[in-house]
Amino acid sequence: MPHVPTPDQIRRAPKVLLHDHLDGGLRPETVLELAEQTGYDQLPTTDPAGITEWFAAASEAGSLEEYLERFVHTVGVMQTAPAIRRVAAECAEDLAADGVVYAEVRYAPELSTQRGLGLDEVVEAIIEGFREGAARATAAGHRIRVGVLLCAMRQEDRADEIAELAVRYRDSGVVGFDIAGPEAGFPPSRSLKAFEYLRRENCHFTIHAGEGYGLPSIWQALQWCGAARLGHGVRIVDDVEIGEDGKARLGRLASFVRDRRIPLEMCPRSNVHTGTVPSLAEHPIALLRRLHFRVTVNTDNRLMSQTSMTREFRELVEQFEYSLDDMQWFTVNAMKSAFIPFDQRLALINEVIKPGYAALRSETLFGRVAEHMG
Ligand SMILES: O=c1[nH]cnc2c1ncn2[C@@H]1O[C@H](CO)[C@@H](O)[C@H]1O
Ligand SMILES: [Zn+2]
Repeated sequence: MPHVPTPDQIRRAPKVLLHDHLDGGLRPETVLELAEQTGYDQLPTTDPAGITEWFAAASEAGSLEEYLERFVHTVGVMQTAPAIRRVAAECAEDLAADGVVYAEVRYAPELSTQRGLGLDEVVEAIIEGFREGAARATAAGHRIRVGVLLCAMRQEDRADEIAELAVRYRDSGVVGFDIAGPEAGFPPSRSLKAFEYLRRENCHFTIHAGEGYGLPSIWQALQWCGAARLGHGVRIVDDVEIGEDGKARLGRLASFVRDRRIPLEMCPRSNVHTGTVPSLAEHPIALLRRLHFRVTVNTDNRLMSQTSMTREFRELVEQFEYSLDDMQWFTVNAMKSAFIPFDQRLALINEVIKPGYAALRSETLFGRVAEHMG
């Protein structure tokens, strides 16, 4: 019998997070305190419950564009180096407490230049914050490693500059590049020059594609731009047909994605909130997992989507009856797909992830024995 993990086991299980936005994961009380400290007076409310609710209303957005409107105030309080450092440190602490052992957290540095910070200063504050947060997490008994992904905003024209920034900081904590923001009307090929530059520089990148727009965006991300992973990539199911015999037939693009083991950074709750999928029960993750695509589970925006890695997995376990073995499969998929060097990924899989799941399975084993004896 496959073991259905308990909520507590899900929290303690080692987890790997590849898709999480720094400005999508602030603690609500931190938003309030930073607004006060930095003199940001645009918040819709200064009431702790009210502010949590305001961000959580993103769940009713129904479109990616409306969902993204909720970022104005997190970005609003991330305009000084100490504020960014604090947000990054708390992010590392929160992820570690949630059982995340490796995370790649992304942010668009150009968003934090409203009050005169330079791009380099923003990146340095993020890296410094993650270092502080990881150290505090270690002291609290949770080990985590955090890498940075630098995003360029698709609706702006700074991709070349941000790509250069990613290359410049690649030996100091930046592990890759991405483009984020509205997808419809801003195809990946718009930033083609930046991606060609990154390829020449042997630099890793992922691309948000197949969320706010369909197959043409995924196709461009992979075949024009050369993305190593897809942010979401959910709409690849548009290229999968289920026949009357119940068998799946993959189109050429879906086949390519599966054959090449392209990692899909799926964020189930966020996908429901942006209207990309109608409900968690109908999320393509179940089909894609069954068809052995390289699926990973992620949070996207912990504040706006009121989530955590534990919550995402808890809901998937409830919805699709996933076992500890399934959880381990998703987690190993994610670790294999990370942008850090191969030997380090392998070490995390063999020394941290597999032993972690084995320990949880053995708990169950002994628990069962105890039940029998009692
Ligand atoms: O799901 C998403 N799709 C596309 N862009 C996103 C998503 N979530 C957040 N951002 C965008 O990424 C920026 C940098 O972190 C955020 O400010 C937000 O505008
Ligand atoms: Zn995202």
